Amino acid sequence: MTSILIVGAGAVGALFGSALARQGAQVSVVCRSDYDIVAREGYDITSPLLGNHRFYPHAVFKSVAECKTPPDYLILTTKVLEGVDRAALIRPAVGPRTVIVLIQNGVDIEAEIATAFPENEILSGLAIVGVGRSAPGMVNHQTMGQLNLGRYPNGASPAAERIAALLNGAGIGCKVTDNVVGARWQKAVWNATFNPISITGGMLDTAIMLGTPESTAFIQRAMEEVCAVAGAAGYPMHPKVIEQFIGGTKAMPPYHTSMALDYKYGRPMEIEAILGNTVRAARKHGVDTPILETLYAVTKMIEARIRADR
Ligand SMILES: NC(=O)C1=CN([C@@H]2O[C@H](COP(=O)(O)OP(=O)(O)OC[C@H]3O[C@@H](n4cnc5c(N)ncnc54)[C@H](OP(=O)(O)O)[C@@H]3O)[C@@H](O)[C@H]2O)C=CC1
Ligand SMILES: CC(C)(CO)C(=O)C(=O)O
Repeated sequence: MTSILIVGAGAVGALFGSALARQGAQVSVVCRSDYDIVAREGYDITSPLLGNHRFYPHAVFKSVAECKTPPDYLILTTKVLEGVDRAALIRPAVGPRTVIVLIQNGVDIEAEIATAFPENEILSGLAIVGVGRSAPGMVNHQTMGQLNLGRYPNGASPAAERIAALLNGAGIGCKVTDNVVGARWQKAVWNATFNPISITGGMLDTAIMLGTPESTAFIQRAMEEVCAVAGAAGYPMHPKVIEQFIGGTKAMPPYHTSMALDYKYGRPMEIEAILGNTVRAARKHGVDTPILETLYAVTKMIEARIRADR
């Protein structure tokens, strides 16, 4: 039986973990603030894809060190935050054959893990899903529900195919790519624009952000900058990617980005992983990104104000 340890089993981790468990994988979780309730009662999940159900992990750990047998797959689904050493967090449970799977937003977030675990296969995953925690142990899946997965830095991966088969079997569409870094840049075209913009005016949903021709043109120009950076980094974007993202987002019901939800609840935000890394890549490759630089400066000010208010 495939053993899976999910580290940071919040919204994304519990949802995907539950899907994997349904397909027969032995799924254990490491929780922090939700530990007591999850250990006692499992997760209460509402989902249009998986149905409303309880997910009882095989084991619930308070820390990674409590997991004494290295799993086949270690899936990391914490937020990617400044000052958090993700390699140190997962190290106690990584065995020589453990495949490390990152299901996290941002660009250039894999190198640190690949350097720390040179012998382990690293899979990088991009969740396209709208899911949140409505209370401790309660996971509310609202919309979408897909995963793009691939071997980092590139190439084919039977280990990715096995995870994809399990998720597809459970109804979560999972595509395996041999160019996951390119896929990450493509997702950044959406995340590095909508996510920071969604917190600049309080909390803005997608309908408001695309509500006027001016705001739509602004988002388009910001997306063009991300595409220019991706191209300079060696990952040219499809010419229609912006049109497709804007059209697809307009067609969706109004949506709050994961950063907007973190903002709302006063939680740390993934500004560095999503936007800071994009801006740093632009600087490295000599790409002028005035809109992204402005968004970066403004979101850092917002973050500083939230910290000061805490
Ligand atoms: N939610 C969504 O719809 C989407 C999310 N993503 C990405 O997926 C990733 C996960 O997001 P999401 O599931 O929403 O985040 P959540 O905040 O719901 O879950 C993260 C979990 O990690 C836990 N955690 C953090 N640090 C530690 C630690 N040191 N030890 C143990 N547990 C820890 C948190 O615990 P605690 O509660 O104590 O902080 C929390 O349970 C992010 O990169 C996000 O951007 C991508 C697409 C959509
Ligand atoms: C693209 C989207 C909306 C869902 O996957 C997301 O990544 C986010 O909210 O941060």
